[in-house]
Amino acid sequence: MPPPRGRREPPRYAVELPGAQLLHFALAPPGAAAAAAAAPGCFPPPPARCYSLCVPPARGGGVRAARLLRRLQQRLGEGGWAGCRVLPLLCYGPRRRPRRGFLLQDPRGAPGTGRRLAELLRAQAAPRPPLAVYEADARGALRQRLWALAAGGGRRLLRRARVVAAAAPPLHPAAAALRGGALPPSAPAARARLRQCASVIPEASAVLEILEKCPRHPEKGEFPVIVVEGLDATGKTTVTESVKDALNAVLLRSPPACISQWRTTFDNEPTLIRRTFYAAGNYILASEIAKASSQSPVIVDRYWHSTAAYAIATEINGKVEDLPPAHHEVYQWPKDLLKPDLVLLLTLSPEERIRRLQGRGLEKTKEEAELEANSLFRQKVEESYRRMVNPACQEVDASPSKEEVLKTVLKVIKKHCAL
Ligand SMILES: Nc1ncnc2c1ncn2[C@@H]1O[C@H](COP(=O)(O)OP(=O)(O)OP(=O)(O)O)[C@@H](O)[C@H]1O
Ligand SMILES: Nc1ccn([C@H]2C[C@H](O)[C@@H](COP(=O)(O)O)O2)c(=O)n1
Repeated sequence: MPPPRGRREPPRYAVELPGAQLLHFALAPPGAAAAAAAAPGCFPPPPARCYSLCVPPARGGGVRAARLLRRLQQRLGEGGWAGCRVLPLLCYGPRRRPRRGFLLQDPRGAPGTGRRLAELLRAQAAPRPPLAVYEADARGALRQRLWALAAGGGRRLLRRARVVAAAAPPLHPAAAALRGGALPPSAPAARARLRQCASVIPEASAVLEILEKCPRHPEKGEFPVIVVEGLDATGKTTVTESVKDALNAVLLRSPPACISQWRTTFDNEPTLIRRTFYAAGNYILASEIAKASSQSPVIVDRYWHSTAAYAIATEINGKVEDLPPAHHEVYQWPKDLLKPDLVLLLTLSPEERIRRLQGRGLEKTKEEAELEANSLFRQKVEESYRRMVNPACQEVDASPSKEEVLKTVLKVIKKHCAL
């Protein structure tokens, strides 16, 4: 039965354990049968103690929330929290926008841990997220107490509820918030978020200025536009440069050269802000594609499919099975972005990809390092690419020699595009 009008169902939570296993728990509604209470396995028994924090997106978007959460996580990673474990947490519910946060497990149940967490929170500018503290009662049932922390040192109890295990929802709870959240769906959304960032990241104003100068609805010229996608080191640079020579095409890259000097700045920001940069880059690139495709074929090294696939794989913690199902709206091309004629997806075995990465010996971005370390993440990126539609990716096996791969790529292009 849905909760009475005006009253929201108590929140649910998904905590990510090592090995990408998701554990769901919920707060029992007041008066619910005690038999339903069974704490999930992410709460070790006393003396261990757990705390959690979820950062609500403030009015006007998630820029502040994303930066606050990252600041807190950095402080927890700085040491001095001996033996404590921080696990990613998502708070969700049917009428709630998912909130990101973390669950902190203190195996020793040291009394100072909660105090230090509270101090850390009080040091943040208002509005501060409340702190949840988990404790077993005399009968062994687990309870959550939610505290609002005042800057001066006081605290106020907001809620006290029993913690019960919950079943996994049919769709990963973060999937609902991908559109309009981690995946800016449109140029107006990217512009709005860049505006929100401008006061804290001066480079956002510079990107916005360039984006504002681009035509709102750039149209493709008569020549074909071919995009090459794939994980890093699958051969996109090699293929796009050879195709450029073979077809006398213009080669463009995403993010485009006019904003790439600010890439490192945005790569060091929380994912929500980083994705805004790449999304804005795609819209800027679209106007370059429009212009170039009126003169000659255009070959593009990464475009929207990259932004979407990496964002989906980052936001959906868990395994490949936790990705939104095929045909979900997150795999659809944005309505307001210039569409290419053909998208090729270069694929390689993980072993050969690592060999090529090592052979190249370049400095890795954080995400590339994660790709290498985290095969689950790589699988989620590649599977997201495969689920993209309208246009879908045409997969090309990139394991043969450079010459063979180029031959195959040119064959696919000739089959799909009028040259
Ligand atoms: N078919 C191939 N056989 C063997 N080596 C290859 C082949 N294609 C590319 N390489 C080599 O693999 C490495 C990675 O290729 P490349 O730089 O083209 O990949 P990329 O997809 O553009 O990577 P990134 O996305 O990280 O820029 C390079 O050293 C390149 O010379
Ligand atoms: N259109 C784009 C282009 C790139 N990205 C992101 C995805 C990865 O984090 C990284 C890979 O780029 P590369 O190292 O191959 O230049 O950049 C994106 O999200 N959207």
